[in-house]
Amino acid sequence: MSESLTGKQVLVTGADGFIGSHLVEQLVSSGAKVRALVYYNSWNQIGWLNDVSQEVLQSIEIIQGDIRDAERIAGAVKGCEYVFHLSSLIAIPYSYVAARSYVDTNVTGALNVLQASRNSDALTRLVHVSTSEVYGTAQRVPIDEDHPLVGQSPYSASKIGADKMAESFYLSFELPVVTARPFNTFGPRQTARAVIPTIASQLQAGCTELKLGALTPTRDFNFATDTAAGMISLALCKEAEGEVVNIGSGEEWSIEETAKILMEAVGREVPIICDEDRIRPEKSEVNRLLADTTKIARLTGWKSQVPFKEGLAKTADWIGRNIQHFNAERYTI
Ligand SMILES: Cc1cn([C@H]2C[C@H](O)[C@@H](COP(=O)(O)OP(=O)(O)O[C@H]3O[C@H](CO)[C@@H](O)[C@H](O)[C@H]3O)O2)c(=O)[nH]c1=O
Repeated sequence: MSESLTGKQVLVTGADGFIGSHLVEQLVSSGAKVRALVYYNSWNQIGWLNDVSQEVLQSIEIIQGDIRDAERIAGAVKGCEYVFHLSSLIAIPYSYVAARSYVDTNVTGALNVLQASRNSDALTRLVHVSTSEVYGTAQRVPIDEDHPLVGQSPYSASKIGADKMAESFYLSFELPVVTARPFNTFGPRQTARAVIPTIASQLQAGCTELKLGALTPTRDFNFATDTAAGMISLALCKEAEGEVVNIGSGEEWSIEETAKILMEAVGREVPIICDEDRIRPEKSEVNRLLADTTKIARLTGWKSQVPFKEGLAKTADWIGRNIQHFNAERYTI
């Protein structure tokens, strides 16, 4: 009989974040008993969990803690059969000015989860969440899991470190860990710092010109509910233990094309002007990302369901209805 999450005790770290909140919703509807680890400093204490339904919110156990706090993490992992580790510092520009905090949160944080999982008798499987950013600019496309890893930013380097730590716990201790490597996830609840909310929030706020950094880089954009479903499919897959597995749409769109589609979705066409503050150092900018998703399809049968244009329209609509979270939140680093 295939595995299921019904009645299973599950921990999600980073549950108050963008992808974490979507994952929590799906885990609750699959019948799992969800423990949500939230960072104590986020919006109204529980971050984007404020946006899930009351029914979901009432059914989960919320605990606060810092991923850098080994003792707290050991307590959170205790008794959990499945652990999803999402908690990370994720902004690339901020990693240029605060590299050490990325090591503390992303490498030490992952180590705390791995160590606690190793010490747990209850664990069936740990999903350690990586990022496509670790590949750097594509040296060949589509990018499969054997593509070289290049740390083009301290953020990327910290995630490579965390992924290697996860690999070592599998090789050294046979910890049942799978590394999920999502490409660029987008959708409701994504922070204003990322490119799609940056574009959509300006358009929805009535801008007369759209300020953007680079226009030519391409990304493999995957809708948040699809990314969350991909992570769950890996959690339920014994054959994925010890593996790194991409989660992406297998489609490639430039930033300029993305802006044009969003203009259509919002019904406003405005000129694009260059925002110098958002241009990254040349060698740090990842110019091309496109996922090879053969492995996840083979292992779990998962594939992306939400077409890009449909996902963009849903995201623009959600940002329009939640514009209060975006106006004040303009990042310049
Ligand atoms: C915010 C912003 C971004 N950009 C460009 C820079 C990049 O070429 C591209 C995408 O930028 P971002 O949305 O920040 O995404 P990216 O650099 O790919 O990194 C994201 O995607 C990664 C997954 O690959 C995650 O691990 C990172 O945490 C996340 O930040 O858009 C602009 O041109 N203007 C902007 O205002």
